Formats: sequence, structure tokens, C-alpha cells
Amino acid sequence: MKKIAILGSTGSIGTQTLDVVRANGDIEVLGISAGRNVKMLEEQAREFHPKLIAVWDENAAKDLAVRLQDMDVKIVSGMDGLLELARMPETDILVTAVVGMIGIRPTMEGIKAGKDIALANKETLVTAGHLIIPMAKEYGVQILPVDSEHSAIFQALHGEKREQVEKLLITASGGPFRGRKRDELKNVTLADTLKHPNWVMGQKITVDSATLVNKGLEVMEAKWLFDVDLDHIQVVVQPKSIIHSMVEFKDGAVMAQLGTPDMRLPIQYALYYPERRYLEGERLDFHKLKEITFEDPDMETFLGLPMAMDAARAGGSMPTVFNAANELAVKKFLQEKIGFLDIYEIIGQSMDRHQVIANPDLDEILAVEAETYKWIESRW
Ligand SMILES: NC(=O)C1=CN([C@@H]2O[C@H](COP(=O)(O)OP(=O)(O)OC[C@H]3O[C@@H](n4cnc5c(N)ncnc54)[C@H](OP(=O)(O)O)[C@@H]3O)[C@@H](O)[C@H]2O)C=CC1
Ligand SMILES: CC(=O)[C@@H](O)[C@H](O)COP(=O)(O)O
Ligand SMILES: [Mn+2]
Repeated sequence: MKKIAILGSTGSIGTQTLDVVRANGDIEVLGISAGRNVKMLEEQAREFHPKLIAVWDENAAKDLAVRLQDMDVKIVSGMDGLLELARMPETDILVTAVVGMIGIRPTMEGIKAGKDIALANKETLVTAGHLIIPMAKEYGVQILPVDSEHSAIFQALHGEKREQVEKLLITASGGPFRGRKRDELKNVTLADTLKHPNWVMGQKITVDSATLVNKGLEVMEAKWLFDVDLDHIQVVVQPKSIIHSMVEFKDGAVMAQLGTPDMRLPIQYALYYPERRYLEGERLDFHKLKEITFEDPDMETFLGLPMAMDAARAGGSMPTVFNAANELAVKKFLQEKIGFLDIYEIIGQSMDRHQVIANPDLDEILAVEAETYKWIESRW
């Protein structure tokens, strides 16, 4: 019986992780957590009987304690609560399905406690990959990618020698505005932005897909996960999200992982790695599909990708600025306080003013995040 805890159990990845648990029947969920969605946490607690529930919001945690007073479960709150969940003594795997760089500290806590990490939370690697990857090596834990592209690469690399990799080809859908030019993005609405062509996901990552910030974050995530430099990572637009990513090897062979857009597959692969299990669901029908097309990403219109590449090349604390600025800009866009193109403006201006700190430690990363937020709040 595998034992897991989930950071962000009420979100898109969190609930699909529980779908995988339900379908397999041999995983015990010992810990669940959320920001403040106590209604769903209560339902999950009654179904999965975790020992610990971490709720970020203190009042929501109190509300949950009242709702679950008939159950034998410990409820904790705040960052201390998330850290307690991350290091739960009995768990084997920590699923990091929380959104944003708030995942850094719990991920590190899990690693230090010897947990394998099923990692969906890309913002953590983008901002603190230089700390997390060596830490995982030091503590002998595996980082098992959940993000579909990284899972595809991980699957394509199975049984292969890393030194024989020539390049990684990360596929992108192009988002809901693929084919539009900058002028046509001025007045796009939140509702339009949230219509991803292929995937149903949380709101933040759905906006990131539309700006191509998601692809930029994924390039940085891949760099850390697979130890490949930026010159050997290429983004290819494949609008239907059928090819989840590819690896080109030194002999010219290209290995790809294909499938219907269904996050349960990479989640299940991470939870059972290296075992591959049956998964109920739609299969690819190549007769219906007929063709798979490719395009170059439009780097002049969708600035999320080139700005991410600039941040990655600058290194040090710059990816933190890129990510923190994006997190706050997306929050404001979701609140309809700013327009779509303002997201690029906020990220660009935040990066322009930043003096890079080389090799920042955790305190410096969190200080850069706070300072970036403060500066943005004073202007937008
Ligand atoms: N969705 C997808 O298909 C994919 C997602 N990812 C990545 O996975 C991560 C999660 O994405 P997704 O599932 O879409 O996001 P969602 O917004 O759907 O879910 C986020 C989860 O994090 C919780 N949460 C938010 N803030 C806090 C906090 N301060 N403390 C504790 N928990 C918190 C939410 O709780 P509450 O419900 O209370 O708000 C919720 O459970 C992101 O990093 C994303 O980039 C990667 C690939 C695909
Ligand atoms: C499902 C998943 O992994 C998302 O990150 C997805 O890749 C978003 O799609 P695009 O960013 O390619 O539009
Ligand atoms: Mn992805």
C-alpha cells in the first residue's frame, strides 16, 4: 500500500490525483490540504479518511474543525500546517499540486523528510530549482514529474542514457489566442482567456497557457528536471496537445509520448513509477485524428515565452522575479483589474528594474518575491 499526502487536494491536479487513487484502490491518502475550500475538504475527508488536513486560511481551518468534529482527524493551518503535512512520518510520496511558489517550503520540507515528490507545482522548480534538485540528490528522493510535457519526456527517457540526449522538444498548444496578433489581444476578455482549446485546468495555469508564460515556466522546469541547457530545449506548437513532448537523441532518433489530453495518465505514472498501470479512458484513434500539425511559437505576439527565456538566461533571482510578477499579474487579471497585455507589461517592467542575485538562498528568493509584489502593488 503506497501512502501519500497531497498539497492542494481540492484543485484540478489534486482532484484528479484522488480519481487515480479511487480507481486503483491501493493508495492510502494520509494528508490533504487546500487554501480555503473547506466544503470540498470535508467531502474528501469523509471519503478518504486522512489523518491530517492542512488549510492555509486559519478561519477556514476552524470552520473545517467544526464540520469534522465527529471524525478523528488533525486539522492544522498556515505555513506550519503545510510543512507538517509535507513531512508526515508515514507517507512515501508528497504530491505537490498547490499553485504558485508558496509550494517551495513544503516541497523542501518533504524532501528533507525523505519523501519522493510527485511534482505538478512548476513554480517551485522555476524559482528554487537550484536548491531543490541538489537537495533531492542529497536526501536520495525522486522528483517525479506530473506536468504533462515533463512526464512525456520522463517516459521517453525511460531506459535511456541521459548523456545521449541531443535536445528536448516541448510541445505547446499555443493557447486560445493562437494565430492572433498583438493588436487583437488588447481587448480579450477573461472568459475568452479561460477557454483552453484542449485542457480543463485551474485558472492560473489556463491564463499562463494563453500568454505562453506556461511554456516559459515549462522550459525552466525542464532545464532543472533533466539537466539540459536552454540551447538544447526547443518549443514546438502542436495545437491539439496529442504529442505531449519529445526527446531527440544523439543518433537522430526522436521518442515521443502521445495520448489524449488527460492528466490522470501523468499523475498515475508518477505515483506508480516505474510501473505502468491500466487507466480507464479514451484512447487515441489515429484514423479519426488523421493529422498532427506543427508550428513555430509566435514569440513576437506571445511575450511570455521570450521573457521567460530572458529570465532563465539571466539566472539567479531573475526567474523568481519573472514568476512572482506573473503570479500577481495573473491574480489581477483574474480579478479583472488589468487587461491581458498588462500581464506582459508587469512582468517586463519588474524584470527590467531587477538587479540579479546570483545563486539566491531561500530567504533571498522569498525576499525578492515580496519586493516584486510591493513594487507592482505601488504601480498597478
Ligand atoms: N491543472 C493541470 O492540468 C496542470 C497543473 N499543473 C500545475 O499544477 C499546479 C496546480 O495547478 P491546478 O491544479 O491547475 O491549480 P488549481 O487552482 O486548480 O488548484 C490549486 C490548489 O492549491 C490550493 N491552494 C491555493 N493556495 C493555497 C495556499 N496558500 N495554501 C495551500 N493550498 C493552496 C487550492 O486550494 P483551494 O481550492 O482552497 O483554493 C487548490 O487545492 C500548478 O503549479 C500548475 O501549474 C501542471 C500541469 C497541468
Ligand atoms: C496539461 C499541462 O501539462 C498543461 O501545462 C498544458 O501543457 C497547458 O497547455 P499549453 O501551455 O501547451 O497550452
Ligand atoms: Mn504542462
